[in-house]
Amino acid sequence: MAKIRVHELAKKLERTNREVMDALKGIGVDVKSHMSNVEDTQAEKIREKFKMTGKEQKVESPNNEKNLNKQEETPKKKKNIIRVYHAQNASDGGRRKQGERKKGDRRPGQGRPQNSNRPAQNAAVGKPQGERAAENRENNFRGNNNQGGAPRNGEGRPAQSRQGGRQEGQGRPQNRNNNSSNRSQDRQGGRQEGQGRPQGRNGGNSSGRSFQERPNNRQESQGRPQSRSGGRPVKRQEQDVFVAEMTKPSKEGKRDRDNKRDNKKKDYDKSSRRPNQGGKRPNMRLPKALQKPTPQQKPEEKKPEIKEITLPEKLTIRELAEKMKMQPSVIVKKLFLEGIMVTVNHEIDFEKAQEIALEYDIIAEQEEKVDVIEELLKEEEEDETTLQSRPPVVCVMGHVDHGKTSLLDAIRNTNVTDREAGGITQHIGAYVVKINGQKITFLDTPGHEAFTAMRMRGANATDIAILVVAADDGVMPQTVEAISHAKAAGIEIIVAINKIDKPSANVERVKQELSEYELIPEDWGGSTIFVPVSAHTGEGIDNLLEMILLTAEVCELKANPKRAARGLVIEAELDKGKGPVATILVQKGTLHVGDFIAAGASSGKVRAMMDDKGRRVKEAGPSTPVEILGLSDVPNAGEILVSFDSDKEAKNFASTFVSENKNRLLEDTKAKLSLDDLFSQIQAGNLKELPIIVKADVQGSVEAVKQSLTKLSNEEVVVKVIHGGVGAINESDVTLAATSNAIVIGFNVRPDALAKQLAEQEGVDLRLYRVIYQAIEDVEAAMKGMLDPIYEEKVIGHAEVRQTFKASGVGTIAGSYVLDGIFQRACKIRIKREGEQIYEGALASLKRFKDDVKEVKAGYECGLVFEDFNDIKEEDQVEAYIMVEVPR
Ligand SMILES: Nc1nc2c(ncn2[C@@H]2O[C@H](COP(=O)(O)OP(=O)(O)OP(=O)(O)O)[C@@H](O)[C@H]2O)c(=O)[nH]1
Repeated sequence: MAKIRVHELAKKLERTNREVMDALKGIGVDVKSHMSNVEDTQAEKIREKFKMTGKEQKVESPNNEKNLNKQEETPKKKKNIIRVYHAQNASDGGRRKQGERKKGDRRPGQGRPQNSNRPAQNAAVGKPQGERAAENRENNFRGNNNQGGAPRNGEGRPAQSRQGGRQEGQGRPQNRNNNSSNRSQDRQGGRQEGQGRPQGRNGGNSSGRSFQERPNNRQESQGRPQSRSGGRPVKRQEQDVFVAEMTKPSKEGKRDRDNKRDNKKKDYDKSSRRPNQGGKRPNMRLPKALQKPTPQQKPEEKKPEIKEITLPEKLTIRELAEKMKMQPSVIVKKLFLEGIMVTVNHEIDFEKAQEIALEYDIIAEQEEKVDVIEELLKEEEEDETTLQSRPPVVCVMGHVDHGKTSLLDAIRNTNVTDREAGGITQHIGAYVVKINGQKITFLDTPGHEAFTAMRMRGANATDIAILVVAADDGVMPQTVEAISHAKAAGIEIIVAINKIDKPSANVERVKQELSEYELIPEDWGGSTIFVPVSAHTGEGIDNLLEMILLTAEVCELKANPKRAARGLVIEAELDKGKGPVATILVQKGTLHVGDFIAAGASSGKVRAMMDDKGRRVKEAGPSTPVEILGLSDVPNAGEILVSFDSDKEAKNFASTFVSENKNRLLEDTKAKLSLDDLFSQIQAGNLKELPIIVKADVQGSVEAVKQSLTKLSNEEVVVKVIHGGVGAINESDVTLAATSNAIVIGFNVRPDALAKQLAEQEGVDLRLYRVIYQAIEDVEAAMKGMLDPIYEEKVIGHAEVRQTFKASGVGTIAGSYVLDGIFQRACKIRIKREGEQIYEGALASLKRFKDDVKEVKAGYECGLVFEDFNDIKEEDQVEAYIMVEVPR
C-alpha cells in the first residue's frame, strides 16, 4: 500500500505538520513525527477532513463565496485577503500588528501601512495624511472582509483616504511584476476602484494565481492583492484576521509619528527574538484557536479498516503485537480466553499469527526470504560459442560392499581399499583416469548409509552415475536410495553389475530387480546401459569405460575454460603444516595459482595446486579435481568455490557468507533456547531432545556423523546436532555443550588441553571415536538412558491376616504374619480371599507392635493398614510387590 509522509501531506494540504498530526491522532493514527509515514487510506481521510473544514469556513465567510465558487480550496480564498492587506504593508507591518495584539497599546502605529521602504514618497505627500489614508484603506478592506473591522472604519475617513491614495500616488507603488497579465489586471483594478494599484512585487511564479484571483479583489474593493511573498498566504491571512479585530485607527497623526519609531524598534526586537520565524508562528496558532469549536477537531467515527502486515515464518507474541500495533497483553488475553496459555515471548508460527491477525481485521502476509547466498551464486547463461568439450565427471554409487572401491581400484590400478580404516570408504576422493587419450573424472562416493549427504553432493557435482550392484546380492536399500539421488539430480545412470566372477552371481536377477525402478536394460528394449563387470578379474572394465565415454559424448558436456573459475569443494581439512587444504572440482573456467578465491565463509589466494596424483600444477580446467592451498579457513564440503579479480571481492563474498550463517545460527539458537518453546514441546508430547556437537578431522565425516545421528531420532527423543565442525574439540565447543546440555562427539580428533580441563569442570560428556559405528551405538545407548524407563512388577513377599483390630482414625488394622519374602513400607499389595483378589492398592502403614517400621521380614508378625480399604478379614492372603525399572 502506498504511503506518504506527514510533512508531504501537510504541504499538499497547505497545513502545518502539527495540524495534520493532530488530525491523524483524531482518527486514531499515532504518528511520531512529521517524517512518519501514513497509509494512503489514512491520508485520504485527512484530506477529506480538511476539505470539510474548508466548507465550514466557507459558511462562516459568506463574502468569500464568490472566491470559493471559482476556487474551492480554502487557502486560495485566504490569499485574496492577504494580497489586499500586504499590498501596502511590508512584512514588517505584519509583525507590528502582531505585537500590538499582545500589548494592545500600539494601535496608532499599527494603523500605518507605510513601510520604511518608501520614505521619499511619504515625505513628498506629507506623512500624517498619507498614513491615515493608507490606514483607512486598510480598514476598508477589513470591513469588506467582514472580519469585524468595518464598524471602526467610520473613523477612518475613507473618502479622504482614497483621495489621498489617488492624488498623492501613495497607493501606487511601482508594479515590479514582469508578468503582463498582472499588469493588465492591475490596470483594471486601478480603473475600477481607483484605489491604488496592486503592488506588483510578487515573483513571476505567483502571477498565475494573481491572474485568477484578481477579479475577486475587485469585487471586494480590494485593489491591492499582491503580497510580497506568495509562499505563505494562509499565515498572512491569519494575521489580517486578527488585526482586523484589534486595530483601531489612530486619530492623531502626531501621536502616530511619535509612536512609529518605538514600534519599529519593538518590531525589530521581536523579530530578533525569532529570527527564523519571521514573527509569524504565534499567528499560525490563532486560526486554530478560532476554529477550535468547529467539528473538524472531533475524531471521526472509526470505520472498520483492513490493514495489511508482513510477518516472518516464526515470531513471538510480542513481535506480533508490535506489528499489529497492539498491546501484547491483548493477544495473550485473547489466547487465554481460547484456552491457550502463552506469554509474550511465546513463539508462534506464521499460520497461527495470521489467524490471530485476521481476527483483528488485519491481513498478514508471509515475508519472502531472499537467499542471499543463492543470489550471490547466480550466474548468467554462457555464450554457446565459448563452450568447449570437457571430461565427464562420474560418481560411483551403490550398496555397502557391492564393490565400489574395488571397481575404482580396478579402473585406475591403485589400491585404495588398503588405506581405509575398517575397510569403509570415509571421504570423497576424486581421480582422473585417461582412456584412449580421453579423460574421465571419478568421484569415489562412499557406500555406507551414513554418507548419504556426501553422495547427494556427489550426484549434484557429477554427470554420470555408475550404479554398482553386486551380482550375488542384487538390489539392496542403498541401491534404491542411490537410484533416487541420481534421478533427482537428473544424471545418467550406467549400471555396473559387479562380482560376476562369483559362482552365485545372477546378472539376470539384477536386471529383473532394477527394471522395477525404471532401469530397463537395452537388450530388454530399455535405454539403460548395463555392464557386467568383475573388479577382481578386470572383466568388463574396458567396456564400462567405453560406455562412460559414449554416454558423455551423447550428453555433449561442455564448459568455457576461458573464464573465471568456479568449482565445488569436494573435501577440506586442516593440515598442521599446510593450513586449510581443499579438494576442488573445477566445473567452469580455469583455476590458476595466484587466483583470488572464496568458498563459503573462507577466502584467500591460491598458493599452490596439486592434481589427483599429487603433482604440482599451475592451472586446472573444467572437470579437473585439484587440491588447493591458500584458503583462510576450512570450507565446508559442497560449498561453491568462486574466483575473483581482487582480494577485496573475495573477502566481501566470504563475509556475506559469514553474516548469513550468523543470521541462520541466531535463528536456530533463538528457537532452541526459547524456554516457552521447550515447554510447549513438552506439553505437545513429552518431547525430549538430545543436543550433540560433532567435531571431526574432515568435513565429510562431520556430515556423515551428523546424518547417522539424526537418523537415530525416534518418537520419544529427537537427536539434534547443534554444531558441527572440523578440527580439534576446543574451549568454545565445550562451552556450547555446557550451556546447551549437549554431548560432544569427536571423530578422529581429540580435545585440546583447555577443552579437556573445561569439560571436566563443567561435567561435559566428551566422546571420541575412530569408527563411525561405535559413535552411533554409543549415542543409541545414551538415548536409552533418556527414554522413559520401563517398569515391571516384582513380588516381594506374602503374608496372612491372622487377626483384625479397629482403631479410630486409622481404620481396620490387619494383624498379619509374613509368610515369605519381605514387606516394605512403600510397597503395593494385593489381597486375596479364597483365591480371589478383593483389593489392590497401596499399603498405608506397616507396624511392628505400635511402631511404624520400614520393613518386616518373613517369620515376623506385623500390623498392616491399607489405603481406603477396611473390609479385611482373618485368613485373607496379602501379596506385596514393588515396581522395578527394567533395562531396555
Ligand atoms: N569376488 C569379488 N569380490 C569383490 C569384487 N569387487 C569387490 N569385491 C569384494 O567385496 C568387498 C567389498 O568391496 P569394496 O570395494 O570395499 O566395496 P565398497 O562398495 O567400496 O564398500 P564400502 O566402501 O564399504 O561402501 C571386498 O571384500 C572386495 O574384495 C568382485 O568383482 N568380485
